[in-house]
Amino acid sequence: MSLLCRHITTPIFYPNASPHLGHLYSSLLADVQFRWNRFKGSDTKFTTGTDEHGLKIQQAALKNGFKDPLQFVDSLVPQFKQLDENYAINYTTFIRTTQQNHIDNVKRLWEICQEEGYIYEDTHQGWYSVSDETFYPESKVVKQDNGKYLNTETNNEVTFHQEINYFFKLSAFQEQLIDLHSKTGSGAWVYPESKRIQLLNELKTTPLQDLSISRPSERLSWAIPVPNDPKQSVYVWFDALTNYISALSPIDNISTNQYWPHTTHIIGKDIMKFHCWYWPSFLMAAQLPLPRRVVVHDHWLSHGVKMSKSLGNVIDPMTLTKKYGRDIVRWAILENSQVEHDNNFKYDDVAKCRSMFVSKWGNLINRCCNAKSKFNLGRAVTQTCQNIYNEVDFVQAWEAQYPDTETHQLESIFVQLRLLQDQFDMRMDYFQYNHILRDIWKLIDQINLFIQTTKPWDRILPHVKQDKIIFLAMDICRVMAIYSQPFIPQLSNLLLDRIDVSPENRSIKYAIFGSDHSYGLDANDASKSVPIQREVADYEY
Ligand SMILES: Nc1ncnc2c1ncn2[C@@H]1O[C@H](COP(=O)(O)OP(=O)(O)OP(=O)(O)O)[C@@H](O)[C@H]1O
Repeated sequence: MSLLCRHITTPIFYPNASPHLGHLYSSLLADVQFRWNRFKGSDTKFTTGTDEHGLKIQQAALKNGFKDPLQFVDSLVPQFKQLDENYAINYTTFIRTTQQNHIDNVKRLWEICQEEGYIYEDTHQGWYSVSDETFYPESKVVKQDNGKYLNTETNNEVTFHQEINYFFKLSAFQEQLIDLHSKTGSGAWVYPESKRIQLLNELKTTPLQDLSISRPSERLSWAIPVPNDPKQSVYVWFDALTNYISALSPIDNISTNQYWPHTTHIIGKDIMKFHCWYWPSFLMAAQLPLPRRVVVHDHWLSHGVKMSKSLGNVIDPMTLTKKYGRDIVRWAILENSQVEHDNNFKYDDVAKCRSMFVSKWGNLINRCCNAKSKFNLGRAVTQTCQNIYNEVDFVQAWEAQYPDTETHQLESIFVQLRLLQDQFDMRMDYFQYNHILRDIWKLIDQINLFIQTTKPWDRILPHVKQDKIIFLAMDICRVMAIYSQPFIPQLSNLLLDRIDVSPENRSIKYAIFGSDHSYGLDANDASKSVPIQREVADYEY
């Protein structure tokens, strides 16, 4: 059963340095999902933003010469917005955790959890990592030869701290979290399945500890003050996670918000426990409804290590788009990655992607719509569409007129098309974008092969047969370009412009073979621009 994603979110990013390929990846996964849902006609919102409080920001601001952390984040937030703009990340809400409506929501969520009896004050001591902004148990700490202590999971330095904190009774939610993560199939709360099992197994074997959710304000000044206790500041995750609600509504109205129950959070695996244990527990404590699901993706690596701002081992997406063009990078990243595996970035993949668009797809259109050739698509369409309303009619007509010639090839093209169409929605729902993009290439390859075999340019062929071949090639291109819109919003439309498809006929109901009888009349116009060239053109970023 298909899930309807009505609210898609990315993590809110930490503006302590410029964004990199990893941030773009979360945003791209979300953007495609958002565009696809809108394309299907569902009323969908898409939230992204920046997580602007915390010790790391406070320290980075000082290091960069800013007395006021807000000025520091103000100077970095535009880079995140620029990245979104350059990659056509079409969010509907950009939330900053320094916004007043969000601050009000965090305080309100705190108050409700406190009223419900899930927040208490106690002494806290343990191994604290400034970089991860979290305490770790003794078992996850090792001493180095240089006398420093490191966390075994993140390799970040930890130091021993003792202080008064507010605690959240996370331990009270162990059973409810086990129930939540025991749901399988279309009701599963976490995707992919491997992550759900990992979270569930850990919950079944390790008792949850209560969670420290405040820090003394003298140490953490750049944060939201705890309601009625300004000596304490709200822990960054309690603050950050609440953004997902602030983007939609005040806390007190979220139970009746129509988007919230259909929210899909897209996150990297580094923040899985915060989203899959802490977040549902905060919401359950406040008796608020949960989002629909969390989709966890693995990491982009650099020489085997997670690409990260702190390490600086990053690929700069701004440089990539200048060199290859926005939509090519979007497609290449999504074709060459899988959410459930770590991914290695290769420049060659992007270069190859551009060259495939030029030589396979662009060239196919150019061959069929060349003004000098006899391949007059307009004629092909107008003549053949009179009696071709669907693929069955097309194949039957072909078999009747040209028995035993290329029928097998033709049938396998339609089998591939049907497979792609039948699986499209499910693959989208499960973020298997790479399968979709590879299936599109398979079809384009099959069409190119069909053209090579049938040689519609051969003068001895009857016009009607030539027209049918051209029509088939262009109609598959049309349908593929319509399906490609969520992935390559600009290039897909250039491809459709090239074959003269009316802007009104690019919706999902036209993603069917033979469904558009009106396009192509001007496709042979010599002045029409080539959809994609070897070098990046001016219209691209
Ligand atoms: N290497 C990566 N691969 C995939 N996604 C990433 C990667 N790095 C960051 N992200 C995305 O950004 C989120 C974390 O954002 P954050 O700003 O903390 O990035 P970071 O580079 O890891 O920063 P820092 O080094 O400061 O911890 C992840 O959950 C994920 O959505």
